[in-house]
Amino acid sequence: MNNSNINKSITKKILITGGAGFIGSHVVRYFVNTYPDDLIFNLDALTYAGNLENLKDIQDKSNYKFVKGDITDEAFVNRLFIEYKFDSIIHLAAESHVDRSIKDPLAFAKTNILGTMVLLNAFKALWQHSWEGKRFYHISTDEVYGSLGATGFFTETTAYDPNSPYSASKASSDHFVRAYGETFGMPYVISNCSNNYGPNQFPEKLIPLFINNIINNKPLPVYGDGNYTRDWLYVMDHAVAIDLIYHEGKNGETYNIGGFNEWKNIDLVKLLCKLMDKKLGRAKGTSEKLITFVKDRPGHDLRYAIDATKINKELGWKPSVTFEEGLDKAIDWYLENEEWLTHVTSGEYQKYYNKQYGK
Ligand SMILES: Cc1cn([C@H]2C[C@H](O)[C@@H](COP(=O)(O)OP(=O)(O)O[C@H]3O[C@H](C)C(=O)[C@H](O)[C@H]3O)O2)c(=O)[nH]c1=O
Repeated sequence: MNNSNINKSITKKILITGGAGFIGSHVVRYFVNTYPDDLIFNLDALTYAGNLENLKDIQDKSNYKFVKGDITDEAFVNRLFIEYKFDSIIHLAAESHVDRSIKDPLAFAKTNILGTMVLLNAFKALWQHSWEGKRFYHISTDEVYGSLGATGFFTETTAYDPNSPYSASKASSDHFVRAYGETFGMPYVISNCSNNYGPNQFPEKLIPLFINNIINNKPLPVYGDGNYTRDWLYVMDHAVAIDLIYHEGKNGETYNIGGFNEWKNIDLVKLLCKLMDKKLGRAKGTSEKLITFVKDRPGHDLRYAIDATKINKELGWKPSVTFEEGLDKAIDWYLENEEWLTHVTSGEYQKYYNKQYGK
């Protein structure tokens, strides 16, 4: 496999998939602003979780182009690749919500596995005769490693052991990316990241859902006893890590990205309640009264924790904000953008969401 890195001084056509979604939109903005000489293409199907409002501030930049389309549409993807001849791909498009994967596993297999394969095939067809300077970067999740007990960390050599249909679909797409590297010599890199939070996250995930519910005085549904642990990372820190891995990471390698920032769900929810009471000028303890313990998620992974030593040592990355700072910024963003929250939880977005998943 070609082992060269991406040369920053040569103009590239970079395809970012899923760029209208939560993490994707932060990555697109970062690349468009940081690399004005590169052409950044954002391919997104604009499902319920993708929203071009997330990118209003960069939509007119000359090095940015949005393309609406579905990565599972093979004929369309092939045409697109032939037309634009992308040098590299940063692949974020995915169905990402674990609860929905339990309701509709096939949708996750389709987008996450089949969609990844369609992209791999289109990329292979373009460059298989000369991979020099090309790269397929697959953005993945720490959930592929399964669940930890009370101690220990996921490292890059931890065996895959996915438990949910979502994580099984991401594990499978990781394997396909590796297989294309081994079989066809495609230069690739994969990163597996912990839970992200920050602006523009669809309010189906824990933090934005609970912020939205607190604003609207709605119950906060904590699954099971709330003693499940996640490692939280501010989304901009993830975007910076992706930039570093894209440019400096070694082909054929995996990098784990995490915040060394573990929180039990119940402790995180209580912290969120405390901060929200303060921000909203409500009496201490008001939001905590909204906490409601509900039926557990089936197959709920007990604990995720990332050992981010490799990316720190090899690429010099570490999170730039503490959890307190990040959470404070995130809450402020949702409070300042209540219109965004209303928009994504009502009207067309909600109709689409309800029709598909009825939550
Ligand atoms: C939505 C919700 C969640 N939870 C619990 C379930 C989890 O233990 C924790 C976080 O749940 P969330 O669905 O926000 O995220 P994860 O299931 O950990 O997965 C997330 O982080 C990884 C890395 C990805 O790769 C996923 O794409 C991303 O969705 O809160 C509740 O208790 N109540 C709720 O209403």
